[in-house]
Amino acid sequence: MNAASRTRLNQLPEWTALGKHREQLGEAHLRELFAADPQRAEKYTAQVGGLHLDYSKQLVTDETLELLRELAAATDVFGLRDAMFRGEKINTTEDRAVLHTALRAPRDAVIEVDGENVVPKVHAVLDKMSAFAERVRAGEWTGHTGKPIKNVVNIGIGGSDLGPAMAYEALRSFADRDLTFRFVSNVDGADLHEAVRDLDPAETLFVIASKTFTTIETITNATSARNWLLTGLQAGQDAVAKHFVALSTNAEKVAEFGIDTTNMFEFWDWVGGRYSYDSAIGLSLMIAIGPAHFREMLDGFRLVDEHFRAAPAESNVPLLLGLLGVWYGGFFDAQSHVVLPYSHYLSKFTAYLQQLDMESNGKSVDREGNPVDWQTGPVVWGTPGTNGQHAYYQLIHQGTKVIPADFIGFAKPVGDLLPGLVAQHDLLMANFFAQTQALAFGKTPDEVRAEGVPEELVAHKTFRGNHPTTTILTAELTPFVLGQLIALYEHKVFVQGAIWNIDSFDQWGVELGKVLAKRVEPALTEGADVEGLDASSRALVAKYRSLRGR
Ligand SMILES: O=P(O)(O)OC[C@H]1O[C@](O)(CO)[C@@H](O)[C@@H]1O
Repeated sequence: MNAASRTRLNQLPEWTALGKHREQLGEAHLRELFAADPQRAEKYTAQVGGLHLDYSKQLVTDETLELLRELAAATDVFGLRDAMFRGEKINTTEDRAVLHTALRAPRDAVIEVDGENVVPKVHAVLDKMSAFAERVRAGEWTGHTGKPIKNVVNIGIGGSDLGPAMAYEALRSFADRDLTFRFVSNVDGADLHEAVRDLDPAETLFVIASKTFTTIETITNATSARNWLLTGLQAGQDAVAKHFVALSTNAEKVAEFGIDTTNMFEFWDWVGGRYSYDSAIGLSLMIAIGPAHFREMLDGFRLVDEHFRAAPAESNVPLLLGLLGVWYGGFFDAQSHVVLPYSHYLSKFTAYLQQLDMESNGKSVDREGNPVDWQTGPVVWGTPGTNGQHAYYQLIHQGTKVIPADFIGFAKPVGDLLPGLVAQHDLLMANFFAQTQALAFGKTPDEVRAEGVPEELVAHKTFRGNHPTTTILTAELTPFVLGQLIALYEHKVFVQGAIWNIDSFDQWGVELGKVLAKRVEPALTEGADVEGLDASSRALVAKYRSLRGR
C-alpha cells in the first residue's frame, strides 16, 4: 500500500471497532475470561521454532484478536513486510533498504538491492570473519611482539556495542577458549580504563565497531586505545595492524584512522545499527563462541524470519506480539513494556531491546511527516528475574499503571554450573511461574480475609490482578534459541512500526544532542563563548568550570 495514500490510523474503521470493543470489555477480569473458556490456556498458545508462547494471560478474547488482525490487514503489515524482504527502500527518510534478514539468508538465496544480489557479499564477509576468528581462537593471530592474542576489546556504541555485548553475555558458556572479552562503549574514560588496566597490550586485540566510523565516542575511545597500546608496547604506528581490526561500512574513514583495510570486516548501509549484531558487528562474539555456534545463531534468526514471512496471520507470532503492544498502547494507555528474562545470562537482553524498540519506534510523526495522535513505541525496561521481584515488581502488582510484561524462561539451566547450583533452577522457575499467576489472578479481598487478615489491612494486602503477561518458555539458552528470540523482537517492532505508520529504521532523534555536544565542548575546555547556549546551560557550564578549578 502506498504510504501517502494511507488513511490515518485512528480514522480507520478497524481502529474504531477496536475502541468500541475495548469499551465493551471494560474491566473484564482474567479470572472471568478463564472461567468463561475452559480451553483458554491451550487455545492461546503459539509455537515458533523452539519457543513456546502462552498469551492466555493477555487481556484479549477471540474477538479482540480478530479485530487486531483486521487492523493489521487494513494497515497492510504483510505488504510492508514483503517489501522489506524484497529489499525495497522502506526506510524512506534515509532512502535505504532494510535487509537485516539478508544477513542470515542461505548462500543460494537471491536478494537484490539496486539490481545487485547482496547474498554473496554477506557470505564472503561471514567466511572472512570465520577465518579470522579461527586464527585468533587457535592462538595463530599474534600481536606486534609475536605473542598470541589473549584479550579482545570491542569498542563501539549503540548497535555496535549492545548486540555483541548482550550476545556475549548470553552465550558466554559457549566461549570455549582461554580468551578475555571486554566491551567498551562509554566516552567516559573510566570505561576504557577499567577494560584495559589489567591487560597486557602485547596480547590485546581491539575490535573497533562502527557502522559510520565517525561516532565521536567510538573514535575517541579507539584513539585512546591506540595511544595505550603504542605506549605500552613502546612501538610505532606499524604495531596498529596487528592489534586493531575494524567493523564498518566506511573503508575511507577506517584507513584514515590507520587500520589496514584488509583487516576491515564490511557491512552495508541496508543494515541498521540496531539490527547489525549478526553482521560483521558480531566479530567479537564469533571469536568468543566460534564460527559454528555463530552460524547456529544465524539459523535461529532465519527460522523466525521464515516464520514471519510465511505463517498466516492467525499463527504468526511476531504479528501477535506486535498487535498486543498496539492494543495496550492504543486502548489501555500503557506507556511501558517490561521484559523479564529469568536467566542471569540475559542480563543485557533488555538493554539491547531498549535500543531495538525505542530507537526504532520512538517517533511522533508518521511516514509523511504528519504528527501522530496515537501512542507509538513504549518505554522498554526490565532486568533478569528474580532480582526485579525485590525491587520494582511491587509497582507492577499494586501500582496504578498498566504494564504489559514478557516473561522469558528456560527449562534447563545453561552450561555446566558448579555442583549443587543446578538444583537452584527449579526455584528460579517456580518464581517465574508464580509471578505470572499472581499478576493475572491476584488475590481478592475475600481471599485475604479468609487468611485472617485484620480488616484495616485487607485493602493493602489485596492484589487486583489482571496484569497482562506473555510467557515465552523454551528448553535452554543456546545460540540457536538466542537468534530466534532476537528475530522475534525485531519483527515485533517491525509490525508495530508498520501499524503506527512510522519509519522504524531511522533515528533522527539522536542527532540534536550530538551536534550540541560538539558545540558545548569548547565552552568546557576553553571557556569559549558558545553561540545559542541557553541561560540555564550557560550557568551550568560556568558552575562546571569553577568545580573543575578552571
Ligand atoms: O555504529 P556507529 O556508526 O558508530 O553508530 C552507533 C550507534 O549510533 C546511533 O546512530 C545512534 O546515535 C545508533 O543508531 C548506532 O547503533
